[in-house]
Amino acid sequence: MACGTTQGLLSVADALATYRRVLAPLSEQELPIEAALGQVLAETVRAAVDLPLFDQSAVDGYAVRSEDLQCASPQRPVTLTLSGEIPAGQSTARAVAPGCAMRILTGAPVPAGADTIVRQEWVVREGGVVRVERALAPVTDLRLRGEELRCGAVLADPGLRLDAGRLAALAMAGVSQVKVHPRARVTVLVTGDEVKPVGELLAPGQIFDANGPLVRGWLAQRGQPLVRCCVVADRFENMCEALAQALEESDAIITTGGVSVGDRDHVPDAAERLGLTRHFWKLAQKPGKPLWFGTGAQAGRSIPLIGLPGNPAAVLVGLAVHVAAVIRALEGEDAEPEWGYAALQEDAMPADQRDQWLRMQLRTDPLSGTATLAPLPRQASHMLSNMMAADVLAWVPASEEAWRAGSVVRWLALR
Ligand SMILES: Nc1nc2c(c(=O)[nH]1)N[C@H]1C(S)=C(S)[C@@H](COP(=O)(O)OP(=O)(O)OC[C@H]3O[C@@H](n4cnc5c(N)ncnc54)[C@H](O)[C@@H]3O)O[C@H]1N2
Ligand code: MOO
Repeated sequence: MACGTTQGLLSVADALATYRRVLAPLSEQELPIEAALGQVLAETVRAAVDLPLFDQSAVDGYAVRSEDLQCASPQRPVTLTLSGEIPAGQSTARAVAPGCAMRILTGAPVPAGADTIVRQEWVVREGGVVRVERALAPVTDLRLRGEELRCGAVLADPGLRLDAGRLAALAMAGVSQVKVHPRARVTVLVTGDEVKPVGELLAPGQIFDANGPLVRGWLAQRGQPLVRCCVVADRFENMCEALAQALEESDAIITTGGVSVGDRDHVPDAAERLGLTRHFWKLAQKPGKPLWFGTGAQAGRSIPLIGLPGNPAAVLVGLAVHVAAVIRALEGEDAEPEWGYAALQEDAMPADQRDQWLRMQLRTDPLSGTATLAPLPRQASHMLSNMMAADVLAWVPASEEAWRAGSVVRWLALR
């Protein structure tokens, strides 16, 4: 991982550390578990019950006393008298007496007296009796109370994002409410007088807006609440006005374009005018060098502004690497980026001292399981057409040992 500065530019690793250092999680709230889907736990969660809740049958069969079957064999089957039936969801106060069996279905509580279950495939039933031709150890096909979890056992730690499987695990353990950090509500400000929505007629010099669909789509794919997404004219006053409103309404602000050194690049100056604290501007990465990051104080909260460079590939990197990290910090998620690792198939020499983010194809050899990264053409910052073929965004550090073919580098999934 690159560290420190390259020609006055901050490293990607230091940018990621900055987000963790300066951002605090949004205040927690208590919610019913299903309303907490996609949110991050703000507390340690413990099982509210034993799991399983009671001794229960793992199969459809018969609840019996194993001692009754000690001598059972195909030559000397044991005949037991049927003395009841227990479907799942019901229980019986009656016990299984010696020489008796009770019909039991999967998940039903094991009646007193019985210590094992004989599955129905191993039994011949004739009217009111069952014939068993094999001996069974105690606790065969039986799920014991508390064998998975004891009431009070730690189920999850703070910082865990809840998905469907985790919600189900909470529900099974009797947990109905959890404290979570809310999702961050994001405002997106797209700059660029030259951009027009696709489908409209273009005047000479104009282009179709790619960053609007890119940022809105990326946020929507993650289920991120969007406060608003607006196009802001390339005028200082307009940017100040839009930022002031965004600071009042949002937990995080993303801008695209207008962060470089051009006459109409107003984001850094507008942020300064509104009193935001700048944490860095310009990173040793390509694409996305002039990325601007700062925070504004608003009613006791600290609102991050991530100023992404306007080139669409720089916006892609900004979202996948930087905005994702900012959102993780705001939402209290205790997780690293979801890095994968694979070897470069070809040299990926950088043009300068900046680390590169390259859109690549990930190929896995089905026999060896070895993953390699195959390069794609059209990698420049203003190009996105190779997204049709790209699987991952590979982080290729600028050092020679890292960009040579065969080097193992990190990647983030693009889909
Ligand atoms: N003299 C210098 N010029 C530039 C430098 C530099 O160091 N010195 N850095 C270059 C790098 S690297 C980048 S990245 C860009 C970033 O500039 P901005 O963030 O100010 O972005 P813009 O100038 O507004 O736009 C850049 C580029 O992207 C196109 N664009 C903008 N918005 C959209 C959109 N919504 N959809 C599609 N395309 C968009 C815009 O037309 C420009 O072509 O600065 C370099 N310049
Ligand atoms: O930092 Mo820029 O995105 O290389 O053109």
